[in-house]
Amino acid sequence: MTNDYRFEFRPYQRRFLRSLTTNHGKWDIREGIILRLTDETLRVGWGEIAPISWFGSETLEQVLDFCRQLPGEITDETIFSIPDELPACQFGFESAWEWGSWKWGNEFFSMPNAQCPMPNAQSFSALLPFGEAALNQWETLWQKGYRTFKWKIGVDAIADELKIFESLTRILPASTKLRLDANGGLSYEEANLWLRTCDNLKANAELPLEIEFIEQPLPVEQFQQMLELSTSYETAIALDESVATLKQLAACHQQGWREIFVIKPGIVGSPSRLRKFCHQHQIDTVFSSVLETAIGRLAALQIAAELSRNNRAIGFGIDHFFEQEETWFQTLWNDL
Ligand SMILES: O=C(O)CCC(=O)C1=CC=C[C@@H](O)[C@@H]1C(=O)O
Ligand SMILES: [Mg+2]
Repeated sequence: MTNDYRFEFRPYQRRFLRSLTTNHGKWDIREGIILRLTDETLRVGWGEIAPISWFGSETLEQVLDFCRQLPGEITDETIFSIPDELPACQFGFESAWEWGSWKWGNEFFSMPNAQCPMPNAQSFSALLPFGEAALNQWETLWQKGYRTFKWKIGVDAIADELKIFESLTRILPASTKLRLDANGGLSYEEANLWLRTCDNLKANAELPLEIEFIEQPLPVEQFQQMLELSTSYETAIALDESVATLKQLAACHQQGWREIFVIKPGIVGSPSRLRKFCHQHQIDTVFSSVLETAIGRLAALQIAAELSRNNRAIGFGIDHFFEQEETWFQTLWNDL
C-alpha cells in the first residue's frame, strides 16, 4: 500500500457459542475493532484490534481512545510509530498495511462467499472445554481431523482435574498430542504434582499419548520458579501470559528461557518486529489465537505460517466457539 490512507474503524461485539472458562474466569463475549485503510489507488487493507487486557495487552477503552484521536487520513509514519503500550493496535494497523500483499486477503474479500483457506485440522490444536466435558467433546473434534488438543487446568480442584486427566489419557487415541494450559493458576506444589504426573505417564511405555507441554503453570511473577521447573522435568513447559507482548518475550528470552514460547500475534505487537526477533533468536514457538474474527485470524495465520518451527500445531482450532463467520462478516463489512 502507498503512503497515505483513509482510516475507518468500527467496534464489534460477538458472543461465543460457548464461554471460555479458564483460571482468569469465564469469557462470554469477544469485543474488538475492525479497521479499514484505503490508499490513493483505492486499494483496501483490513485489520483487527482484539485486545485481551487480563492477558497483558491494552484495554478496549485504550484502543478506542487511540482510534478516536487519529485523523481520517493517516500515513506509514502513524502506523509504525504506535507506542509499545498498544501492542494490539500495532498488530491491527500493521496487518491492514500489509493486507494487500497476501494471497488470502484479497481472495477472502473479493468473492462473496469465499472461505478463508485454512490449513487442514491436523496443523491445528483444538481447545477442549475445561472439566469433564472434555471427556465427550474430544471425539467430535477428532472426527474433524484434529490430532492435538489443549485442555484447561487450574480451574477446578487439582484432585478432580487429575482424575479427569487420568480418564482423558486413557480414552484419547494413540498419536494424540495433549497440551495442558493452567493460565498461571497453579501453586508451586501443584505445578510440581502436574509435571511429575505427566513425567510418570511419559515413563509408561504402553501409553502412546504425548503430553506436549504444560502452558503457563505459574503466574507471570514466578518466572524464576518456572525456569527452575523447566530443568527439573521431562515434560516441557510453555510460557504464554509471561510472553504476551514483544517486550515480555524479549525479557524472558534475555533471562534464559529456552523452552516453548506461546505467541499470540493479535496482542504481541508489531508483526515486523516479531519477525525480526524470531529470525534473530530461532525460538521454539506455538502460535495461538486471541479468539479474533477472520480478519485478525488471516493476519495471525500468515505470521504463524512464516514463523512456526518444530512442526507444532497452531492454537487456532476454535471454530466451535463462533457461529458461521462469513454471514456475520458480510453484515459487519457492509456497515463499514
Ligand atoms: O492457544 C490455543 O490453543 C487457543 C487459544 C487459547 O487457548 C486462549 C486464547 C485466549 C485467551 C486464553 O484464555 C487462551 C490461552 O490461555 O491460551
Ligand atoms: Mg494459554
